[in-house]
Amino acid sequence: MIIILRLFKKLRSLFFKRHTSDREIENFIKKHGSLTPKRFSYTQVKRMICSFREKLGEGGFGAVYKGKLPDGTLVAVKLLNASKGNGEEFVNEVASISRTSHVNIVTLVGFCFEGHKRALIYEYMSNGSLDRFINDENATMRSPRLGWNKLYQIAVGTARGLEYLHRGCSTRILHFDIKPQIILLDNDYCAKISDFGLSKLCLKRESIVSMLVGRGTIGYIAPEVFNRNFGDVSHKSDVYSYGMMLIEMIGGGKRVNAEADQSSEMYFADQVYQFIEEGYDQGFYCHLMEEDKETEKKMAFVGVWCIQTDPKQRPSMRRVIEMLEGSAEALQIPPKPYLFSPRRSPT
Ligand SMILES: Nc1ncnc2c1ncn2[C@@H]1O[C@H](COP(=O)(O)OP(=O)(O)OP(=O)(O)O)[C@@H](O)[C@H]1O
Repeated sequence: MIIILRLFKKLRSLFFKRHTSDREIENFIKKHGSLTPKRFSYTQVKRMICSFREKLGEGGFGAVYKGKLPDGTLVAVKLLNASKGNGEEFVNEVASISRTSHVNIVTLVGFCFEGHKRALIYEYMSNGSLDRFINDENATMRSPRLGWNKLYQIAVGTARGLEYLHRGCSTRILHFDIKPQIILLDNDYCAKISDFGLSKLCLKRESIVSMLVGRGTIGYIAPEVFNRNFGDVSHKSDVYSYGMMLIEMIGGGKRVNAEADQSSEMYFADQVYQFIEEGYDQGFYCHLMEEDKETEKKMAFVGVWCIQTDPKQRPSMRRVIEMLEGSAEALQIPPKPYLFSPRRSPT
């Protein structure tokens, strides 16, 4: 009897929690009225994705399907899994992206919120996400799979998108989950930052780590976020993740053994620092043309500056862009960072 009573209480509390959160979302949509993107019904969403015909991928919060709007525009539809999250990520995503308009930020075309049916509808990125192109065995000794020019453009584009989020748009937005999986590439390989579920509009900083750990792929968590030094958490935590991503972008194609798989970005960061100490005459790739060598060197130096343990030593995203666009000769040698990685072992 006691057990049944407890079960009843639990079910009742779950029921009310769910409804409160639904009401909160409805209130949010009403409050932000003109700012929120177009709202679609679930029937419209199903029609859009031709009843789940083409799956593009799967993240921690649900599957993504290719779809088409009635006017023929291609879209990617993320169907949020009802059992994951409590609506906070959904609200963050809609609230953050609707405040942005930038060539390096993915456009949220619309959303669906109908009881427990929730979906986010984005512009379609035909080249998928950056992670497909790094950690790639097809990279040659001379070049990563995408080639140096595209890789550099993606690095600069992502930096511009982040700088815009930090300084340029109406509300300062901290993303908190920069990693290759969320950098989407359009037809011309122009980088677009996506996935704003953990962004700063989620005001409860304490929940960031548990939300990160609960996701499908854990990104590069800055030490101050992981250690819950919330006094230090700022836009510099995005800079840390960006730096780790840069390092993995240049080193990713050169995975040399199974051991490196354990924590590849740490392995690459160590290697990069060794190259820097040796004067960077030789990096991950052999026989590079002078121009490509300069690109690799710049990305390496900037990457290591960004992953400095002390957030104050990391550059702002504006400075990152300046460093990437300037000459490699002008770059100062960064101090050796204490290498930290909860990525593969998020306990
Ligand atoms: N706008 C889009 N256009 C094309 N493909 C997309 C788009 N959005 C997502 N995808 C594809 O769907 C996959 C899953 O995306 P999703 O954002 O759900 O997960 P994730 O970022 O990999 O993981 P998580 O959300 O758990 O951090 C991506 O890796 C990408 O291949």
